[in-house]
This record gives sequence, structure tokens and C-alpha cells, in this order.
Amino acid sequence: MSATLIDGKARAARLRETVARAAEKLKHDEGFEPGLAVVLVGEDPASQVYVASKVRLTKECGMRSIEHILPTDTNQADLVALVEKLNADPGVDGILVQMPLPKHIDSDAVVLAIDPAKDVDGLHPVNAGRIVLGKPGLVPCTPQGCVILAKEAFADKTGGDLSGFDALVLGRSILVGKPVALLLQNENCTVTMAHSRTRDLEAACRRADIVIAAVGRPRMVKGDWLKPGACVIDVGINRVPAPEKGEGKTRLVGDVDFETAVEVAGAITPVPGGVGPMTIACLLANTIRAACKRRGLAIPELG
Ligand SMILES: NC(=O)C1=CN([C@@H]2O[C@H](COP(=O)(O)OP(=O)(O)OC[C@H]3O[C@@H](n4cnc5c(N)ncnc54)[C@H](OP(=O)(O)O)[C@@H]3O)[C@@H](O)[C@H]2O)C=CC1
Ligand SMILES: Nc1nc(=O)c2c([nH]1)NC[C@@H]1CN(c3ccc(C(=O)N[C@@H](CCC(=O)O)C(=O)O)cc3)C=[N+]21
Repeated sequence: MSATLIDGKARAARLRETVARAAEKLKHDEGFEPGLAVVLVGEDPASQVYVASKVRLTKECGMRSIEHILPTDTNQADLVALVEKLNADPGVDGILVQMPLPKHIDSDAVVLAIDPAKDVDGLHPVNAGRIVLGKPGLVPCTPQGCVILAKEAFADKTGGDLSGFDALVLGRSILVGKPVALLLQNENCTVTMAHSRTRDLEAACRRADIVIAAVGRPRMVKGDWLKPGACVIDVGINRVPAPEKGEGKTRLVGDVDFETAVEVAGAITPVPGGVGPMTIACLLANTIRAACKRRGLAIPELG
């Protein structure tokens, strides 16, 4: 049996369409364009690619993109000063500081400087706390994307309701693992969080109806670790050598061994074309939400 592919690229395009419609309505009814500020420090090539697609898609959705590209040797005080300037700028609705930051900068301090109302990455402790409490707030983009894709996989069976399913989250980072585990609990899943000290990872995986893999280890999760029919959301973005494409060439693979997993899973996200595009679409959706909330406007349903 071969799993159904969960098409993150198509799902993200649909979400961006609703974002574009909401942006157009804000422009027409309220006379403003939501603005997203992206801050990139240094010249990490992967980060440059992500920032470029964020900028392009922000504009495509009819929103304003404000880019700040800073040299690697930017000091922490200058970066925090820029964040504070963006906090105070009424034309800026969302602020994203691309991670990872250069080693000499304390990224916690930078995230803490972001106004929680403009924290479209959902990384500020205030927004992290809101997820823990199950209260509305800005939800981190990748975890949000994972839940949307899991719901998509169960659309036919349960109408997208995830209640009662056993979910295994592999990885416990602040950016992905922890928040996705909390979101799944808020969706009434029974959640297990696994990490590098988990004793029997394979057995934990085999019990799960939903597996979220966010470890950063290329193709770690094998097909025979999965319960037949499981829904597999592969967050991993790993660039590996691809000599078959030519000398020095690389390709992207996930944290799941797609070839064996696709034979056992019921539904699976590909890499690329799975969670990655959802992350950016959710960022744009968060920008609309932040723009409305800050101005006391009703937050539109974005799907
Ligand atoms: N698609 C997207 O939009 C995004 C993709 N990513 C990708 O997702 C992946 C994870 O990212 P991120 O959460 O930031 O990574 P981190 O490196 O911050 O966290 C990795 C987690 O995996 C756990 N882990 C590492 N090795 C093992 C192992 N052998 N067995 C079990 N658990 C292990 C770690 O455990 P411990 O805590 O014990 O150390 C840790 O909790 C990466 O490939 C990244 O590129 C990330 C963000 C967005
Ligand atoms: N403050 C902050 N917020 C983030 O959300 C954040 C970050 N820093 N740092 C790095 C990670 C990584 N990340 C991705 C976004 C899009 C794709 C994406 O669109 N991927 C495409 C392929 C892209 C390619 O070909 O390289 C895909 O999977 O189809 C991947 C990864 C966001 N992150």
C-alpha cells in the first residue's frame, strides 16, 4: 500500500489566497496595507533563500514587505534598537528576526525585545505562554502548519477532527517540538514527546496515529517504525549530498525515510513541498491577525 501524499504546497497556496483576500479587504475597508518586517543578520545562504521567499510571497499577497539586511558583525544593542524602532512604527504589523543569529548575539534577548503583538513568529514568552494556557495569541508558524496538514490528512475520515488520536512528537525544540505538542493537546490528541534521551523511540513511534518528526536528522524515521496507516508530518529540512545529480550537488530530505515510510503510512508530507511552504503561509496569516488585533478589528477566519 502506498500512502496518500499531503500536498503542503497546494494547501499553502490555498491559505495564501485567503490571506490575499483579507489583505485586499483591509485595504478597501480600512485603508491600510498590513506590513511585515523581516530582519536578517549575516549571510547564511539558507536564511537568504527563506527571507527572499518570505519577501516575495508577502508582496504577492498584497502586503507591504520591509526588509532589514544587517552585516554579520552587527552588535546586539544595534539589533535590539532596530527591533524597538519596528515596535514603534505604526506601519509595521509583524516582525520576524530570522534565526539562527550569529553566535555573539543572545537570541533570547532579541526575541524578548519584540512587541508580543507584532511577534508573528510566535516565539515571545508571552505568546508561548498563551499556547500553554490554551488562550488565543500568535501561534508559531511551523507548528501551526503541521496541525493544518494533519487535519487535512483526516479531512475525509473525521472532518479534520484530531480528538483522541495518539500523537508522537519527535523533537522538543522551542521553535517546533514543544509548541506543536501543545497545539496537538489543544486539539485533544494524546501526546507523547520524544527526544534524544527517549529509551525506545521505535516502540513509541509504532503506537502513534500521528507522527511529527522534527529532529534535524536526515531520514531517521524508518517505515518499519510506523503504525500502518499512520499520518506522518515531516518537518525536517536537511540538505544532503546528491552525487547522482552531479558533483557537489545537494538535495533536500526530511527527517523521515520517505521511500520506506510511504509504504506503511496512510498519509505523509513530502520534503520539499510539505511543511516548508506552510510555514511561510502561516507567517503571512499571522501578519493579518496581528494587523487586525492591534487595530481592534475582528480577526478574519483564514483557511
Ligand atoms: N519546515 C520548516 O518550516 C522548518 C523546518 N525545520 C527543520 O526541522 C528540524 C528540527 O528543527 P529544530 O526543532 O529547530 O531542531 P533542534 O536541533 O532545535 O531540535 C532537535 C530536537 O530533536 C531531538 N533529537 C536530536 N537527535 C535525536 C535523536 N537521535 N533521537 C531523538 N531525538 C533527537 C533533540 O533532542 P534533545 O532536546 O534531547 O537534544 C531536539 O529536541 C530541522 O531539520 C530543521 O531544519 C525547522 C524549522 C522550520
Ligand atoms: N525566525 C525564524 N522563523 C522561522 O520560521 C524560521 C527561522 N527563523 N529560521 C529557519 C527556519 C526554517 N524555515 C523554513 C521556512 C520555509 C521553508 C520552505 O519553504 N521550504 C521549501 C523548500 C525550500 C528550498 O528549496 O530550499 C519546501 O520545503 O518545500 C523551509 C524552512 C523557517 N524557519
